[in-house]
Amino acid sequence: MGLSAHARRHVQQQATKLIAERFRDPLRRNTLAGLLERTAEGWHLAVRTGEPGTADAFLIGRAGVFAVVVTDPPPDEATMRAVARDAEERFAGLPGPGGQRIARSAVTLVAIGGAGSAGPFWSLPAPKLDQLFRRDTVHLTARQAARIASGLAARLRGYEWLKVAAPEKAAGSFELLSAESVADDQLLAAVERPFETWMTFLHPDQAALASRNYSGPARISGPAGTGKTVVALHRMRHVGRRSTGPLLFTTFVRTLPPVNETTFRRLAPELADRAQFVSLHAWARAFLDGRGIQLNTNPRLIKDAFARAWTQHREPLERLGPNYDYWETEVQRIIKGQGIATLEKYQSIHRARRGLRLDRGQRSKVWELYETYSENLAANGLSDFHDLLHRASAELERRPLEEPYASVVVDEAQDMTLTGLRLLRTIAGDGPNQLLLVGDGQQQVYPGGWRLSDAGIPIQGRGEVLRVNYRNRAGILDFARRINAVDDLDGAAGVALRDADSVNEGGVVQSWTGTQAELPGALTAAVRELTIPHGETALITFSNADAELCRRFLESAGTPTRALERYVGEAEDRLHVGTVHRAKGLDFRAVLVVQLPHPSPEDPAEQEEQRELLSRQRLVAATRARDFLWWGVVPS
Ligand SMILES: Nc1ncnc2c1ncn2[C@@H]1O[C@H](COP(=O)(O)OP(=O)(O)OP(=O)(O)O)[C@@H](O)[C@H]1O
Repeated sequence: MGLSAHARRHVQQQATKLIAERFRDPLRRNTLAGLLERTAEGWHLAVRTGEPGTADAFLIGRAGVFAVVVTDPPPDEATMRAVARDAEERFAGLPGPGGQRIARSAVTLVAIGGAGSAGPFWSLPAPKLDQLFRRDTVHLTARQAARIASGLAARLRGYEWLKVAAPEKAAGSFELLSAESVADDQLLAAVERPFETWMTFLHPDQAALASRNYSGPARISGPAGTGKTVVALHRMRHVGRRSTGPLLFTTFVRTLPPVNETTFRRLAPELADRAQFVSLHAWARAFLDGRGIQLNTNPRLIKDAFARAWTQHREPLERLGPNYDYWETEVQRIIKGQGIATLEKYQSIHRARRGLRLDRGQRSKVWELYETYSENLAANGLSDFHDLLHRASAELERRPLEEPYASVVVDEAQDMTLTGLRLLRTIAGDGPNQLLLVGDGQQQVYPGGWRLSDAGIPIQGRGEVLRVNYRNRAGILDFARRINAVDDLDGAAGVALRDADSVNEGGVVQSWTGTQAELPGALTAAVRELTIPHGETALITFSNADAELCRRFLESAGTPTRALERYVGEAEDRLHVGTVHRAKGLDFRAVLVVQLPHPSPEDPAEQEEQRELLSRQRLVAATRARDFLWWGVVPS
């Protein structure tokens, strides 16, 4: 810490004296004095001097708002729930920046004293008090913290605001969280951006969804950057506080859950141990393992099983126009992804987002391909990813979870398959607040669409829409709005990105067009001119091969890179590179998008489908950028 030894002693003495005049119990004396010392660094502290029954203290600073109970042994859950209710009411609606309000779930509940309690609150042994002041959770400005404190003061009876100060001379030497020096700190400068305030403040629409009571499965949709994930995390904290079971946050992609886990640990340290962040496939595999069921899902062997089926059935299908990839997608995303078990069913479905119309005879040919593929899998003891999810559903129906989840959140639900959604419904059940689907049809980055209603999840009357974009500065949002991507997650036009409201001004977009030979030079120049740190920058492409190519360009020009797959949301110093599939759900201050030419299919229907898919992928790529977007295209 930045206080000189002399200043620290001075502050400690004052704090000890002020507390000793008011409290007798040694634990309370030590703990409250420890908190009081921090007021010399810009924190605000109110200690309870009146009737018991609520928090012993409220602590407010740049790392957030805390309701503190000091006791050994730790309090029981009922006591902390009462403290939570009281704190939520006291803070409710205090104003924040840009018409936002304090979220009910923003207050962190902390019990300080005895160790080892597992409840819906953070239990800290007294010697670990310092953890409250972690620098990675700083997200408010000193002024915002002061405004919250004064708003609370007007509502607080039976509490006394205490403050100590460092001796005059040392005042300029504070570093970490002192209001004066924080702006100079390189690392903390990043949090001066408006983006992180969501940990405390939410837009009223967001706040309402974070704490609304739903009698069954619910859904939050809305265009990119409107805070759907933020709301889902607040909601998880809200529900977690009012329940005891485990919490599950899952997505279709493997790379997103670890990033959200990092965020949630910062938002809700008290629930970190109860919350599981994992892709649905990893969940299913672990679940089946736990039941003693091991499936062979070797991707290479599965590819091979399909390739062999293809050689048998390719002729009639190739005559229809599209190539191998198209038919593999048809079998994987349409037949298996939607869990279609019979030819009759396949004959009758609407193949959303598949360009080529197929008549009954043609569908029979596809079905033959699917059947041979299934036989090849069975003959080799293989299960593909859809089989894995299907098997997990069957096993769950046979014997439900011993400890059901209190809440299951599905982020980026638009990319889940129907088989996946059905499994999620079986995991979560239809009970109140148990299943939340979060998604945006415009951002579907995998081919082969479906509608939410096809999953049979009853969300009638519990579908919510967010429309204020908090991520992209206006210039970037304007650029992204011009990308024409279709949304039919619900078969109806939802709120598209072009209708989203923007709140962050500024933003720079640079477009570049050139030949493939010119790309390395243009790209490295763009990186050289970046004013945003590389660790907060991502380069996004539309295929793995393109990502690898760009990564090599950057590395050979001396720019260290890291694969987006390995990003977990922590600060880094390398530029992240990966495909749009790995970038979805994330954001970076600067984004470079590189679009390279790819052979276009000859079949017009397939061409149209690919064009639509690329539009959605371009929209996802552009909306990952907060402040700066470089958009490089090598035309075909
Ligand atoms: N109330 C808020 N105040 C400040 N920043 C916010 C707020 N809500 C969201 N943000 C910021 O906006 C960005 C987008 O939030 P989030 O990722 O939750 O949006 P999303 O709707 O899930 O986006 P996408 O669909 O593109 O993945 C994040 O950087 C987040 O920090």
